[in-house]
Formats: sequence, C-alpha cells, structure tokens
Amino acid sequence: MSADAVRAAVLGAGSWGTAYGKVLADAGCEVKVWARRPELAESLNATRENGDYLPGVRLPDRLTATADHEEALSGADLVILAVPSQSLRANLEHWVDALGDDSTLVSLAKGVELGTHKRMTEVIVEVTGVPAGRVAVVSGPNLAKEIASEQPAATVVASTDTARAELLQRASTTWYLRPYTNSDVVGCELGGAVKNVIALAAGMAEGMGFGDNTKASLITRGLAETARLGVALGADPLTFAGLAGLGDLVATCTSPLSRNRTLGERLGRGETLEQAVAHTKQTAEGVKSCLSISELAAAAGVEMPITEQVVQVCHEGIAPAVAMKYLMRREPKPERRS
Ligand SMILES: NC(=O)C1=CN([C@@H]2O[C@H](COP(=O)(O)OP(=O)(O)OC[C@H]3O[C@@H](n4cnc5c(N)ncnc54)[C@H](O)[C@@H]3O)[C@@H](O)[C@H]2O)C=CC1
Ligand SMILES: O=C(CO)COP(=O)(O)O
Repeated sequence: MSADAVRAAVLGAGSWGTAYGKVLADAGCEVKVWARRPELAESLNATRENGDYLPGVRLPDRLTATADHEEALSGADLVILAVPSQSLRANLEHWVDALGDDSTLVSLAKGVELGTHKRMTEVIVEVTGVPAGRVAVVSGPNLAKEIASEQPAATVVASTDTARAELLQRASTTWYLRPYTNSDVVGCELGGAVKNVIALAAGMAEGMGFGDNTKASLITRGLAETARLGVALGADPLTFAGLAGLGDLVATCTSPLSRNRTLGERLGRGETLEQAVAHTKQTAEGVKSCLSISELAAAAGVEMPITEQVVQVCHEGIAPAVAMKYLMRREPKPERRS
C-alpha cells in the first residue's frame, strides 16, 4: 500500500500526536486526529493550527480533527495512540470496539505503566487481544516542536511484523523525517521510557549548576543501566546504540525543549515536584515512569542507580545534591560487568 492510500487515526491531539499526524499527512496519508476536547478539534479545523500544543505550525489540509473517536477510527489502517502512558489503558478500553479488524496499532507513548510495570505494547495487546505483530512503536530523537517545524531527523518504527513496520515506515517518510525499521520492540520501548528518567537527572545536574562532564557522565551511565535492564528483558543490546537508545537520550538530556529535562532543571534549582509540575500542562513521563521502571528493574534483579535516585528526589523528598553525592560515593566498579 502506498502512503497515498493509507488512512490514519491519531488518538491524542497533544504536541507529539499533532506533530506526528502532520508527518503522516505530509507523507500522503489521510489523517483524522481525535482530540479529547471538542473545542480544540473545532479550532484546529477552523484555523489549521493546534493553538494549545503547537502554536504557529500550519497543519496540512489532509489532516482534520474530531472529538468523536468512532469517526476518527472509521476505516483507519493505522491507529496512532498518542495519549500519555498512564492513561492509555483506560482510553483503549473505551476505543477497543471501534478498532478495525486489520488495523496496525502504533504506540507513540514513552512510559511504563504504574502498578503492572507493562510496556505500552503489552498494554495494547492485553486490552485489545490483537496479536503482538499488529502492534508497532515509534521511538527516536523526535522533539515535537522540531519535527513540526520540519527540521531533519531520523526515528525508528519497530514491530515484530516486518510488513507492518515497512507500511508505517512508508506512511511516515517525509523530506524531514527518516524512519528506520527495527524488530526489537522491547529495546525501542525501553529506550524511550528510560531516557525520560535519565533526562530528569540531567536536568537536575543543569539546575545544580554542573557542566558538560556531569551531563555526559549521566547520559553514558544512564545508557548503561538502560541497556542492562533491556538485555535482562530480552532486548538486543545494539538497539541502545541506535536512534531509540543513544539518539533519543542525547536529544532529550540536552534540549531545552524536553519537558523531562526542564522539570529536572527546576528540581535541581530547589523547586518541589509540585512547584515544578505546576509550570506546565504537558506530560513529563519520567516522573511516574521512574517508579514503574525501578520496580521492573528490581523484579528483574537489575541495578539502576540513577533511576533509583530520580525516584528518591521525585517521590521521597531527597534533595538532588544528596542524590548526586550518593551516586558519586557508590562502591568502585569496573565500567563493564561480565
Ligand atoms: N512531545 C514530544 O516531543 C514527544 C512526546 N512523546 C511521547 O508522546 C506521548 C504523548 O506526549 P505529548 O503529545 O507530547 O503530550 P502532551 O502533554 O503534549 O499531550 C497529551 C495529550 O493527551 C491528552 N490527554 C492527557 N491526559 C489524557 C487522558 N487521561 N485521556 C485522554 N487524553 C489525555 C491531552 O489532552 C493532550 O492532548 C508521551 O508518552 C510522550 O512521552 C514521544 C516523542 C516526542
Ligand atoms: O521524547 C521526546 C523526544 O524524543 C520528548 O521528550 P520530553 O517528553 O522530555 O519533552
């Protein structure tokens, strides 16, 4: 199927749902975006802009919006799930009856579910009962604002079903986004979820006034603990050297556009979590996923010291400076463990 013949429903009209919807439309797909609030859908259709989440970005005519999920899902070949991780299960339970029989279900969310410790593709399979091959993931260094302003970037589309990954690749290839396929769904999802936690830590370092050595050390050791968890859960270690691993980690830990890094920076400057969260209506997934990821790691017998310290700062009231001291005073170790 060429991209021109593809119909896509994007469920979630936040920054990334809207930006990825624009990618699909620019690639030639017919795109219907579902917005939770009817007034946002109406204003998007009337102004060709998502003034709440991507002001100033003109959206292509092939992209329209609705607040009716059945209308969005009608005839969709691709169903793009673009709501925050912790709300995916409840939303999907509401949408499941309207899904087409052979549609490909695509997760954009970068998080791990609280309580169950499930990755988003696991939640999708559990709620919908579809085979795992019908599910795909998009993950990579893709800050929504940069993609929406058509700055060149690459990404990964991952599915265990190569034909579906290739369909998604064709449907989202544009002059500014180059998707690569990958069959390692576990590695791509974990790379996306854990980098948000490491970005909180990198932001804290920034907020405490530390420079590039500190941030590079956090990025590199953050990647080491991400890969350790991934390998324990069956991921390919090489995925973490790719776009969904190192690529996204670097973009998120260094960009002022990252919500996680920005929130971490506020914590590093001494704000409480409540104060830092109050500055944005957008989702910083790492705040909740640090809990589910550290529990997932504990259950798998994997040590994730940076993630554990992010939990301490976000949820146990430990000062970032104390967390940093703890990391520096851990017992000496070889860089690589056998
Ligand atoms: N913004 C970015 O640059 C990127 C974000 N992502 C991931 O995409 C996912 C979505 O993020 P964004 O679009 O950026 O978030 P956002 O905060 O910009 O928008 C979230 C959207 O979901 C809606 N929403 C919030 N809670 C909801 C609920 N309980 N039920 C239904 N809808 C709800 C909001 O109204 C909004 O439309 C996250 O997992 C994020 O990590 C991935 C790549 C890039
Ligand atoms: O996932 C992202 C970039 O790839 C966006 O990161 P933030 O959620 O921290 O803004």
